[in-house]
Amino acid sequence: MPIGVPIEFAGVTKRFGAVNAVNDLSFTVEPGRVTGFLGPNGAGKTTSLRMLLGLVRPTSGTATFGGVPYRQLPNPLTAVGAALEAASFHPGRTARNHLGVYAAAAGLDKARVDIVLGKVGLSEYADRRVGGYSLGMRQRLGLAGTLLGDPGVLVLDEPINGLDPEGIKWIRLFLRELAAEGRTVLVSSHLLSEVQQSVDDVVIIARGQLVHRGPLSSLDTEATPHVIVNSPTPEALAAALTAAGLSHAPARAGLLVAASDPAQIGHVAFAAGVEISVLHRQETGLEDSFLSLIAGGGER
Ligand SMILES: Nc1ncnc2c1ncn2[C@@H]1O[C@H](COP(=O)(O)OP(=O)(O)OP(=O)(O)O)[C@@H](O)[C@H]1O
Repeated sequence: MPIGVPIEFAGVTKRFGAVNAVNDLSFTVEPGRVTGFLGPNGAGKTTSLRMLLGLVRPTSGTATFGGVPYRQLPNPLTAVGAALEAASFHPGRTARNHLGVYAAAAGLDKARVDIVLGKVGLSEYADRRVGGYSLGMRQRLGLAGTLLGDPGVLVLDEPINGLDPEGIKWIRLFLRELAAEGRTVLVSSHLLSEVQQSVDDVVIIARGQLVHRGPLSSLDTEATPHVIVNSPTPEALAAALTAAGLSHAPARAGLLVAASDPAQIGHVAFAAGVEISVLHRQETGLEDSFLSLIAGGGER
């Protein structure tokens, strides 16, 4: 059984001319867990993963696997499985053929081909030409390729992008399984909702900088609480809130007030003689926290 090692980013910075693509990024990705590497398009995820895999040289800092840079791993294919962009396959080759070529080139046991095809659920299509595969089947084949060397670490860039609901369900379970086997699994995405059901931890970057890291549940405490309040006389309510120094904005169900305690808003309305028709705390979800985190963040 492969044992995962931690992935460590330590003060990693990458500048492309005047563009600070990644800025002093430090975090650790633990084995046995699925970690979502999240951020909006252009946040610096791909550049970070490319540095991790030795494809781009950092301006400063180090990104390592158990303390060893990718290029110094004695046997990289059996240590790290990586899929950086939608893999392109020769349409005339079968899946078995395709993986067989890779296995031979990497000096891996040919028996691994059937094992990984089975793991990704492609056994019965192994001898079909890849040209006839759906996008979901191609994604599975790409994953099969990353597993050929039975690596303890998996680095996958946007593996869920473009999958249909069935494919999404499958890959979520699959990622969980890989982590349960003790592997380190790092998965990038620009959508929290896409990976929310399969990740244990999140690392969130925006504008090249780390804005949050921790267990998925830690995002809950990041949410800014709000209260929704409404009145048959909304102008009077708005005036009372303003007079009490509470900022507010129009929302679908009334006014959205930046406050955590509905009782405080009820008191302000009561003291001003304003009748209220709606008063409740607005539950903020993980997605709200994620969006507010990536909307803030530092300058490049
Ligand atoms: N080779 C390069 N030369 C110049 N600028 C680059 C280069 N590669 C990336 N950048 C810039 O670095 C920033 C981060 O890009 P990167 O592709 O890493 O973001 P990302 O989070 O992966 O986004 P996406 O999900 O859209 O790929 C962007 O501003 C991008 O334009």
